[in-house]
Amino acid sequence: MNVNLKLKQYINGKWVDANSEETRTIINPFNQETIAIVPEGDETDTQAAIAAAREAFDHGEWPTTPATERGAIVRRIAELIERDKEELANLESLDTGKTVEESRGDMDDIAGVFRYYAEIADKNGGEIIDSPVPNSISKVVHEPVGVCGQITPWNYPLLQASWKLAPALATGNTLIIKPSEITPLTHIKVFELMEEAGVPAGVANLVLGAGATVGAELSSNEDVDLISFTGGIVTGKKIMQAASSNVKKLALELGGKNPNVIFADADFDLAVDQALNGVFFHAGQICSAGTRLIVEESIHDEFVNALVERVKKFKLGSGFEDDTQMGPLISADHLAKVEKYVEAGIEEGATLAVGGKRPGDPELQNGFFFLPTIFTDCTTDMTVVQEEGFGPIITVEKFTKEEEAVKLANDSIYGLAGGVFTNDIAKAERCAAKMRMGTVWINEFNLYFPHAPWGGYKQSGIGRELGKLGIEEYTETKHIFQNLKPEQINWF
Ligand SMILES: NC(=O)c1ccc[n+]([C@@H]2O[C@H](COP(=O)([O-])OP(=O)(O)OC[C@H]3O[C@@H](n4cnc5c(N)ncnc54)[C@H](O)[C@@H]3O)[C@@H](O)[C@H]2O)c1
Ligand SMILES: C[N+](C)(C)CC=O
Repeated sequence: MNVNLKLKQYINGKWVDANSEETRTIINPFNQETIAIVPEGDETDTQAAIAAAREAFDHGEWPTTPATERGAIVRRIAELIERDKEELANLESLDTGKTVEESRGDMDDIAGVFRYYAEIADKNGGEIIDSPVPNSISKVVHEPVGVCGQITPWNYPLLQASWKLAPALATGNTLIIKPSEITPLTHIKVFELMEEAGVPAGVANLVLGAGATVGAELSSNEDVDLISFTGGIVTGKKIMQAASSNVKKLALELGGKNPNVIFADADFDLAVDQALNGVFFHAGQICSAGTRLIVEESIHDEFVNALVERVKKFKLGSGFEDDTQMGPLISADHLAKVEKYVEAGIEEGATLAVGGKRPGDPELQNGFFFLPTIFTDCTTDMTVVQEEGFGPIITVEKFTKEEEAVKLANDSIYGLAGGVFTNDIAKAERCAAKMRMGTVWINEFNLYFPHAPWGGYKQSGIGRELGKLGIEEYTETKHIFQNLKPEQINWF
């Protein structure tokens, strides 16, 4: 497939190479072939983009453009994404290795996010509140935060970007976004579409490059008012420190090691199916993957056997083949990390029920493939139970009592998402109430949509994306009090 893109950065309304003229080669994780060569920006490109966004915010018209007009541009972006859905989906699959079917689903979700924020852009006008002072008006208004730095990961490149771009634009902010250096293609394409939709020069800027240069500059630069980051916990902590330079507003969407509790009274086939879906999409490279199965002892063996039988039949391959169910991991480095993680599980005494290595299939040897893997006999003290593996790996623990299941589910530094499968609705609600996570699914796993807030408890993050809360991240709240009958106080 030809990549027919500008392959440049977008700064102050212009498509530009890196100041250093350095480039980076982007490869296809399925076969390691070169798919694109893009500019490798650095701190100087980032500073130019920040200056453009600062000028557009401080002296441009975007922040005071009527919200209905901003909403219309955001809606137009959604329409253009729908028009170019197939091209976008192909680019995403080429860059990440995920199946085109998954990427098409992502593009539908992304258009939906732009539409959602287009619709609520003009419904955040503020309110008049009761004042304790006679003859006064007390009003609360919402204003854009300012210049926003946005940093995204490689696993859902454009989807995670849409959760940041759409609310930031709808509320009148200006921005600089930095995709993961290994998956920039759909970010470039969406900037072509944003230009076509009429986003003014300087309002939205795209800088390509590494975390240690572009990302670090965005996080520490004092002309940036807000930093919104999606990625790993280690990077999140660095960004939090860097953002203290000027006490930036901070939104962090970090990792998860997400429990999925299966009670014996659950619909067995549904729970098996959803447990697999909850983990193995995009080869398990999902922040909210339900990689930590917690299964009631009385059905444990039957449940594990059913999972193993299904897993053995998975078809691994190119995301562009219709019958492929699981593509490769993102990179050689990530594959090596996943292998080490599995080695740690074996060393710590978990039992390998299936997988645990690279596939032998000769056709997959040029890609970063890893077999779907299930560990049983797992305990909470194991690395594979506590740490995020970000690969196609399930760990299984057993429980006998409801309280024990909840205790296990909460035994984690993370708190992103979790699930409960049972036909006893009262029990499901009791568990959901006690589970310390930003999302709890009942008889469902890994479902997200624009109206529902997304984010983590504990070390899974700070703040929320999506829903009405997603727009609040991008607004400052101001109280304006007017005394209609002012009087002297005569105290001094
Ligand atoms: N909570 C969520 O909604 C969510 C969604 C998707 C992914 N994630 C998490 O993302 C992680 C996987 O993504 P990843 O490997 O790309 O994460 P990562 O933390 O390695 O990188 C994420 C982004 O941060 C940049 N970065 C790296 N070092 C930086 C620094 N010092 N300063 C500023 N930016 C820097 C990277 O270049 C990239 O753009 C997983 O932990 C996953 O759980 C979370
Ligand atoms: C938030 N989500 C599930 C779309 C992607 C997580 O990696």
